[in-house]
Amino acid sequence: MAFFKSSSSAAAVPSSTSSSPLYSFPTLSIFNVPESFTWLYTTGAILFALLALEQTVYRVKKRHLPGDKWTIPVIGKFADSMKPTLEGYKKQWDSGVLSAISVFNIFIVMASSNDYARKILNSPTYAEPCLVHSAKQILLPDNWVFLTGKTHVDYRRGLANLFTRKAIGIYVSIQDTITRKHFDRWREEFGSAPSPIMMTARFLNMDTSLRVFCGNHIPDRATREISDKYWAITQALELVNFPLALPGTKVYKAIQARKVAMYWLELAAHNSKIEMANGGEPTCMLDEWVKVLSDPAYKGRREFSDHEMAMVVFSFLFASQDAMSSGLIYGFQHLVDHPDILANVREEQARVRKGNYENPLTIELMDEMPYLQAVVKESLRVKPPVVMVPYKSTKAFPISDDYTVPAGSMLIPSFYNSLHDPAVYPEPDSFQPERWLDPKGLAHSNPKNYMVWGAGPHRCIGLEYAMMNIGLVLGIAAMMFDWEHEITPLTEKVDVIATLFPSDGCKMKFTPRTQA
Ligand code: HEM
Repeated sequence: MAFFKSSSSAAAVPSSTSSSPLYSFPTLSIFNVPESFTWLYTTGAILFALLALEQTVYRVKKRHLPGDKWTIPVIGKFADSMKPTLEGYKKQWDSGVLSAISVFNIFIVMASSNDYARKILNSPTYAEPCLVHSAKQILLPDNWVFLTGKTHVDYRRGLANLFTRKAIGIYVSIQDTITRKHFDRWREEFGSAPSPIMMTARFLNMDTSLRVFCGNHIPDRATREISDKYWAITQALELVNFPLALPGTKVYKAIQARKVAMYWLELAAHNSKIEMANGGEPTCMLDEWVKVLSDPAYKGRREFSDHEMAMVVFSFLFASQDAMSSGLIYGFQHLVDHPDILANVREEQARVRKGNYENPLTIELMDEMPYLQAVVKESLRVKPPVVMVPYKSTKAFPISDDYTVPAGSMLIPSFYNSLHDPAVYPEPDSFQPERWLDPKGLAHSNPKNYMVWGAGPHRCIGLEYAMMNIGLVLGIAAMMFDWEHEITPLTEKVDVIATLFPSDGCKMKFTPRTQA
């Protein structure tokens, strides 16, 4: 606008100067206009040059990859990244095994095939996780999840002690107690008419996770407070956020929520250390960790401040809360929409639990439920909670014979196409737990396709715990309630809120079962 105004002013230059033939060139006439107009011309010219440079850089980086020929100035595909849809992502993934976009001048390469996704995850010398753009602000930059190379491997080895079979055995009994406590409430909440289970299931997950991680080292009001505030963190998990965490922005609200969570988690670490020092038996993950650190046979680092322990626990919450909630909600939805499969689950529960449905589930009982395990595995395949993980290239990455990802790009391996490959999972969109029951079947013969947990050095550390928890909740609910699902026009539509959720929140009714 200002540029055009300046041009018309240039036409009104004094006659004494406009008579010179030189000044008939509009580009030179700017030297005759007042200083403020000169400034406008110069600014306009610089802006124009920057915008042209932006487009050139994008085109040079993108080369022949599928993707828009031009990027929207400055913001790129920011609007799309704020309201992502599964259809939108599928379109992008199907546009090519590698494809390009740009958001806020961050050049992004999407990889949709199994080979390329695995190559990125398994090339730590070229690419490392960068999580979503806001992750460092939310998790704190010195969180262990940002470590790379050997430092990451060593740190992670220490944390593996928290997911041994013995430790998971302790967690199962906590999961069982918390799940039943919540289901007593569900009787009232979901007893009369179907209502969305989404937020209630999220709270169940949060309560379970916090009790597994922190036991009774935090009060009940802490789990409620963290759970309420945590939604702000979920909402800030866009691929690329508004760059500044100004008050009112999603990232700002997420940072405030993290502060609340960290306060309670540090308190839990502190209390756990005191209890273990007084000879207490481990009843949660933090206790287990403190106990491992004090074991004379333990070889790793022993000193962890309350703050560092809290950051680790917070990283587990961050990695699990949305994914577990998504996995659980789709577990309910898949089962309730397939009554024959739900009947098979009940038959297995009846056989293994021998009518003792009030007795707590144990890891040994869970081992005897291959059908339930197949249900969980298949549900996570059909609707993978995590459809992609953002990485960044640390140097120029020759990913294929004819394309090198420029250094500093965001690289996003997607798991959806691997998990929906019809050559490995015939009728890939249909929910068929049976495909996991044949050890020689296609699904088992192609483990590389099952990318629900990622792959390589950053593969999910909590996967056994997660599988166990989803199975346990579904198994208990199957015997405790009759389930009904109100199908709505949005039931099959998928919202991408960090992970996948049914757009109607999955409206269900749970009626206590009179007979198993
Ligand atoms: C259904 C539930 C879950 C799903 C679908 C899931 C999926 C994933 C995926 C895809 C990754 C990235 C892997 C990669 O970059 O290759 C990941 C990483 C991770 N997950 Fe999970 N996860 C789940 C639950 C959990 C739970 C319950 C915990 C902890 C208790 C957890 C802790 C982590 C951590 C700490 C990482 C980062 C590991 C590292 O960088 O070394 N996750 N998860």
